[in-house]
Amino acid sequence: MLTMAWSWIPIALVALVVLKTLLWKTNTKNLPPGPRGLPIFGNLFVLGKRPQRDLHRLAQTYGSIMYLRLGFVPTIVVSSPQGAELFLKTNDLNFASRPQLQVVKILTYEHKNIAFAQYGSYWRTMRQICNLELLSNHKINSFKPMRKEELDLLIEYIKEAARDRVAVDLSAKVSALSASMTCSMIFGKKYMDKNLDGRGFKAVVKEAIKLIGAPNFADYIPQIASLDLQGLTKHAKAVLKVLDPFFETIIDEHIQLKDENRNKDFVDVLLGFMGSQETDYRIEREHIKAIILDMFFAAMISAANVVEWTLSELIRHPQSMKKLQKEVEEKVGLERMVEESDLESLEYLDMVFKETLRLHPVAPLLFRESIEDCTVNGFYIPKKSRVIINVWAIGRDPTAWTEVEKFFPERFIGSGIDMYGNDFQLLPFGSGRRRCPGMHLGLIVVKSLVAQLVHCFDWELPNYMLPTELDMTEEFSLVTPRVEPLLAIPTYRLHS
Ligand code: HEM
Repeated sequence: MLTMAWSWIPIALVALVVLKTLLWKTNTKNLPPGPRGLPIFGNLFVLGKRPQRDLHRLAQTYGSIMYLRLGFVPTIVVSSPQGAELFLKTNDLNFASRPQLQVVKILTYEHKNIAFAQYGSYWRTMRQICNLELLSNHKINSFKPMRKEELDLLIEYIKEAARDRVAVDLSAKVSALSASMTCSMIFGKKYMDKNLDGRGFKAVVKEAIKLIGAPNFADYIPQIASLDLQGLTKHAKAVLKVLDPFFETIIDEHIQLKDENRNKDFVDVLLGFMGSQETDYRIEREHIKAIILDMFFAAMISAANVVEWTLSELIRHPQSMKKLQKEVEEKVGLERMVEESDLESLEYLDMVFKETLRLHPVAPLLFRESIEDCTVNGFYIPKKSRVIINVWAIGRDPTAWTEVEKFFPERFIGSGIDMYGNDFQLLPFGSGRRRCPGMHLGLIVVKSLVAQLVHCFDWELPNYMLPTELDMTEEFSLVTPRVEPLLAIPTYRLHS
């Protein structure tokens, strides 16, 4: 049976080439410049292990608005601040949708989440609910005692490691803290790694994110999607089999406790919408699971990623570390720990984050999809084109930055550049309608964590490794974590 299916592939592919080549000719007018592609596959093979770097290299030849054909999908790659502004601000509405990917479809119960939902009333309503019930200033403040409790636990753990002079796996510890805070915020209580199939949150979420980021032939040549040649669909179904029972348990527990006299958490609020009917959708259990998954993934992965890279850069650059410690010492002293209310006065800390996110954006590539045919900068952009904003390349654009590879937080002194999507040379949270809604929460978490870790401890690398020897290789998936975990030996530096 399987052999028969395979024998049809060459015939089907030849037919497709002929058909698509004919159709293609009508659409090639005035497209942005780009490399010639192979029949059927187009430019799919230009994407290697680190697509942000491959696309950056190609843009040096073809320009900052470049056209690629990935399989049969017209794709526009944007690699400059000016280009990003045209797509994310001037024409934001037309590029406010997301491409629908096979693996995402499985993991998100057919795109019922926010991050990959198509632009429309479902996306708008769900985003509003999350903004109001999880991400508003009022809600963020209400989680403050929980964040402090979690941070105190981490500091106590590291103090013990400092007493014993042992290295701490900062990558693992920061991920665990992030998972713990995220569970408490979203599900109303902590869950342990064993609740997720024994493998734990970090491993499962990392696996899912890697699957989403992997270039999938099925997304570019939909005619062969059902063959699942790379096995990604099968793999995604296996990951969902681990996540789904976890979300089911959480929903069941909330339903059972519904009538009890307790504060409502985010899941309770979502359950309150179950059964509500709109013109084009009705909120069911799967919608709730997809939203929980979205918030859980976004909050857990991004915060851990930012902290990991910030600490890595600070450890690699002892002068910046000393300068930051001095700033915190001047504002807070050595008698107490940093409070969230101190964060606003820490200007150098802000610059350290901007510089880390310029070099290591959590999402190196932003994905959008055009809703209608349109013209941008004189180029014809067909409807349903995939748009990739190469944030990683923009952070290295020599027309926007000097000494692009250098970690130099001082470059932001007096620059007025913000990181909230208003300045297109720095887009760590994206921009426009699909900009990150968790930005303020994310920044509070990462800033207080880093401020605390550098204020309470000095850090040195294990095995007499020099700061310059720290391996900074990044892995590519939807986000870009470090390949090697960050290990460092702490020395406690506060007086109390
Ligand atoms: C420092 C931490 C964070 C960083 C760097 C970050 C970064 C990003 C980026 C780059 C995007 C894509 C924006 C675009 O396409 O223009 C995004 C989207 C999103 N983020 Fe975050 N994020 C962070 C924290 C959070 C948190 C804490 C949450 C929620 C609890 C969250 C929820 C979301 C959601 C739901 C989207 C999809 C928005 C949409 O498509 O409408 N993020 N984030």
